[in-house]
Amino acid sequence: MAAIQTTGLTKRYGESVLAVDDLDLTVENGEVFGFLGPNGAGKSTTINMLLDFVRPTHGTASVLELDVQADTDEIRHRIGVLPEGASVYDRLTAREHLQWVIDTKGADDDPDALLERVGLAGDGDRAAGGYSKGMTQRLGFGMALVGDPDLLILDEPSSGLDPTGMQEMREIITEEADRGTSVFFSSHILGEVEAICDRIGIMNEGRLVATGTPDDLQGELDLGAPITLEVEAVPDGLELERLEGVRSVSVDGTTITATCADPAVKVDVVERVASATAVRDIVSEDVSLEQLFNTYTNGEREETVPAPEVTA
Ligand SMILES: Nc1ncnc2c1ncn2[C@@H]1O[C@H](COP(=O)(O)OP(=O)(O)OP(=O)(O)O)[C@@H](O)[C@H]1O
Repeated sequence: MAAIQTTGLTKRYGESVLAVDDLDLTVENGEVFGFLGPNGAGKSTTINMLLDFVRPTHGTASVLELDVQADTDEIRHRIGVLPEGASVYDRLTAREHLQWVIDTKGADDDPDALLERVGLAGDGDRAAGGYSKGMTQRLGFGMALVGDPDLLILDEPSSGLDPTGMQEMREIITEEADRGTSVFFSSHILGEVEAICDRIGIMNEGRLVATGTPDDLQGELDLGAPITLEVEAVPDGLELERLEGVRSVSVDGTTITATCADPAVKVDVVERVASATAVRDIVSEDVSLEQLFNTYTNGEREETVPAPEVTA
């Protein structure tokens, strides 16, 4: 069963803005799916169409196998939503906000437990109008968790949170996923997506340019595995590029960097260098998601590698 499915989903604003362009996306039940993209990529517009806040120009969408336009009430009852820039009623306390959602959903959550969970235990009886941005975001997140939803849709959930708040939010998302909740969240924070998502989708200029696990996407791009060695002195005749699987080598002072076709080749590089000189330091990195993201969203992809199959 799909938690979210869109077919040809398209939103135009006037003649000139194509905010979402022919989006075919499937988020499977139980998945944590990160929806990545730079500003203006179309992430919020997609979420707003899933929630029926915005009507598509073309295409269809379902949430929990229900039609987003015909079955809005049932969908809202079964999902938890943190909208972009969640707003609060200034005069109501966090507890009153939570109680309101609990009553509306006919749920039986304990407001104190929710306040504790989102880190607002000491502030639950203060009027929300005096909350900081991060506290407001925590409250919005707590409201999304009411009623043990089948699906969480979170638009930039870490917006306004400090590093501790982001970490706590990630832990809660993981706990929810472990209980079987599907999670769909947008972000432009790559580390966040890499840390907790089963799959990611990258949006750029309204189009879904790639989907897959972070590992899949890295494999598809085949950007190579870099290794950097800091040595005593660069020996003559090293000829690292002659090692099988070494794609390129650069030397800067006493720093040697080799890009390998495969991480296993790094060992050969280290052995060859260590047999010729003293190695002081080794830095071995995987291709970061950031590099991946830039490759997909800067248009380099078309020039360097074939387009990966969009699996959604
Ligand atoms: N109500 C609207 N009227 C006109 N254009 C809009 C409207 N809402 C969004 N857009 C345009 O649609 C495009 C996609 O915007 P959207 O907010 O969906 O992007 P986003 O990926 O969520 O960006 P961000 O990360 O900045 O929130 C942008 O060009 C934006 O200016």
